[in-house]
Amino acid sequence: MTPRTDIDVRPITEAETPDWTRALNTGFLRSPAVSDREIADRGSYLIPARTLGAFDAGRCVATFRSFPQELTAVGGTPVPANAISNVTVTATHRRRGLLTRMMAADLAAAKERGDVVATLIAAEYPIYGRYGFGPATSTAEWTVDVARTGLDRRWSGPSDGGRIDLVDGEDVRKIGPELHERFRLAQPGAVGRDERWWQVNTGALTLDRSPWTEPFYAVYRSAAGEVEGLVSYEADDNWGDAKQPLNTADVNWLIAVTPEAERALWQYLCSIDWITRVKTGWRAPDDLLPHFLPDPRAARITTQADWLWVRILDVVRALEARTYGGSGGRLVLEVTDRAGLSAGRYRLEAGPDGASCAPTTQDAHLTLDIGELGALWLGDESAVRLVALGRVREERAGAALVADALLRTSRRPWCPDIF
Ligand SMILES: CC(=O)SCCNC(=O)CCNC(=O)[C@H](O)C(C)(C)COP(=O)(O)OP(=O)(O)OC[C@H]1O[C@@H](n2cnc3c(N)ncnc32)[C@H](O)[C@@H]1OP(=O)(O)O
Repeated sequence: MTPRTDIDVRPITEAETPDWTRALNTGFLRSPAVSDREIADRGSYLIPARTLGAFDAGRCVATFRSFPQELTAVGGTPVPANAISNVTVTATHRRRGLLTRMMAADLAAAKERGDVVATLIAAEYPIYGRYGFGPATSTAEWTVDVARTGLDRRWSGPSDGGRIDLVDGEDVRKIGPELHERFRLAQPGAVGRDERWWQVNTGALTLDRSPWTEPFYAVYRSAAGEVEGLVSYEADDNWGDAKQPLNTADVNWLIAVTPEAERALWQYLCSIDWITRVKTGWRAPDDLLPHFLPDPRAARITTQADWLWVRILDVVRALEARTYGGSGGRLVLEVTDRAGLSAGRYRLEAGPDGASCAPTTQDAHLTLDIGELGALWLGDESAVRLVALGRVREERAGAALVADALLRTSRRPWCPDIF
């Protein structure tokens, strides 16, 4: 269909927040009803200049917003990211280029501002590749059959001198942010959590659109008294015909900065009387959990999917921000980018003491699109695989193997958050 040029795409005004929110709810197939409380809440965090709407005869028919974020690169350096969320086009106006117009405006502004990457969690796989995004992390959810784990059901606490205590939401707001800062700076692919995240996820701020039920929180402290892990979980109320408890513990989130804390928290969840199943929530695809269990097959993957998508806006800074494998090496990349934001030929020199990257006229070793570079950047994808798929071209024999030795990581990147 021909793009409609009479539809205005622009940042919204404060007065347009209710109309924009109705369009957002409609696009996500939620009831369009908008309360005054919801408007007040949105007003507290929307950034007007980065909240876009499309208006047809004064009515909002598409929504899009971005906000500042930090994304941890391989090696632990956080880079400034343009996080994109709340993307909708009303069904009556789809496939006329409205998303394309909003995306173009937002990415140009992010590039201008100096953001290194743009990030998002894609509702559907086919939407964002065309804009230069690549799937950079993935996620898995396990369901653990507690009876089959082989864990000792008599277990009642860590044997390493650490301890587990139940805490409340107020405690979590005190200890959570610092623990999470330690966690996310050691976890490539993780993003920052702001104060609002902790308020919404501990019930200090409740939202009309997602009813709040207070969960359980358990904290792991090491023998030295250090907070090293935290979990939020809920339990259902399910009894079998023979009057046996068949309850499921549903993990909202679990973060840990040591494997000991991680092990102890999973074992705690599998040791709670009445709990016969533990649903892990969205974990890293190479999570340690199954192997904490004497029988790892007791943990069955029930969801597996791409998660964080990355769009590189500044190739030089993105490649210089991360560390590389082995003793380093050299790679010349010919990067295509149909939006014209990051195209060029770049020479990467990576060594144990850091990396440098600059435009070059030297012969390219690999030719790839900016989306493929986004998929490779956090170390999860393989250049050899992308060559096999015809999505990366080797200009020099063996270059994909060199790229994998440099770019791939021993642990996989992970973004535990949705935004
Ligand atoms: C980060 C987030 O917020 S994820 C949430 C994304 N939102 C949703 O999934 C809500 C429901 N869907 C929608 O609101 C809309 O369909 C959107 C936002 C996904 C797409 O908006 P549109 O204005 O229709 O996209 P637009 O017309 O700019 O499409 C550009 C191209 O992408 C393609 N495209 C867009 N959406 C999809 C899709 N869901 N699946 C496959 N292709 C798609 C179009 O066919 C078009 O291709 P073409 O240029 O070859 O013709």
